[in-house]
Amino acid sequence: MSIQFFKYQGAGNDFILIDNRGLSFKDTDNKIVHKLCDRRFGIGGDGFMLLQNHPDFDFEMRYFNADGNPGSMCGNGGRCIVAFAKHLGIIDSETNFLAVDGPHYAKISDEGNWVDLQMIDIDTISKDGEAYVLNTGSPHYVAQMQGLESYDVYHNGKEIRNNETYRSEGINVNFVEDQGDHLFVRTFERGVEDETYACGTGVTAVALSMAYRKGQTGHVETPVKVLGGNLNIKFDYDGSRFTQVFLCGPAEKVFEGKISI
Ligand SMILES: N[C@H](CCC[C@H](N)C(=O)O)C(=O)O
Repeated sequence: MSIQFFKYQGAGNDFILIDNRGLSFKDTDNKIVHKLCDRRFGIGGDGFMLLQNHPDFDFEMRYFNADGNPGSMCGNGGRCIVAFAKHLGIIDSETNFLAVDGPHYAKISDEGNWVDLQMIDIDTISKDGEAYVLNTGSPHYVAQMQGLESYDVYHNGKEIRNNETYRSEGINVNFVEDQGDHLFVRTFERGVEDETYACGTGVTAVALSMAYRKGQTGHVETPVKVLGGNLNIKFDYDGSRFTQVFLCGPAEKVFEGKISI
């Protein structure tokens, strides 16, 4: 069987997208997803998404990590699927869609390549030593450091992700360096089991953790630089709860094609 696919990227976090409104793609075989995401034997991608119809929403986002297993929420994937929905003519400038962590509101630029995606509200941040641990739709570990440019994110991230605390469920490991007018973030992603060029729920977790650490309340905007570009996180913080959390950034179609599965 041959399927039509679309390849998108958001700040270098790249995804395979399938219009599955006709339910032609049966996702029971995770090996197929894993192979499609392989950069040598498939199309290549950090994740794989099915856009499906839903009776109460514009569409439903079903996300899989590159290892073929269903993932938790993917922020950059969410922004890319909104751009895809606009490309397909399902939405115009705003949308309400359903993802694994619940409903999401998003707005998209007229050109269709810049998406502001609302993330879930957060009221729980815990600590693991000096690091912050929180769930922004996906679980994240946030460690502050200096010298991130030359840091070994792969080996250190992998070690934390596989330590006794996190081994079974896994966690996404973010390293952050404050560079003055912006934060610089690098992430080791669970499910990809490698460093990616950007992680949307990750930079969101980082921005919230830094505000929590500083007790920075009110409306906060945090520009973040990642390996694949720039993202902006906006939210309101009243000292106990983060609301109106928006992950803002680029989402672009790279190519499309057909592949036999
Ligand atoms: N790249 C994603 C995170 C994918 C989530 C996945 N790695 C997991 O923990 O299941 C993002 O932009 O938020």
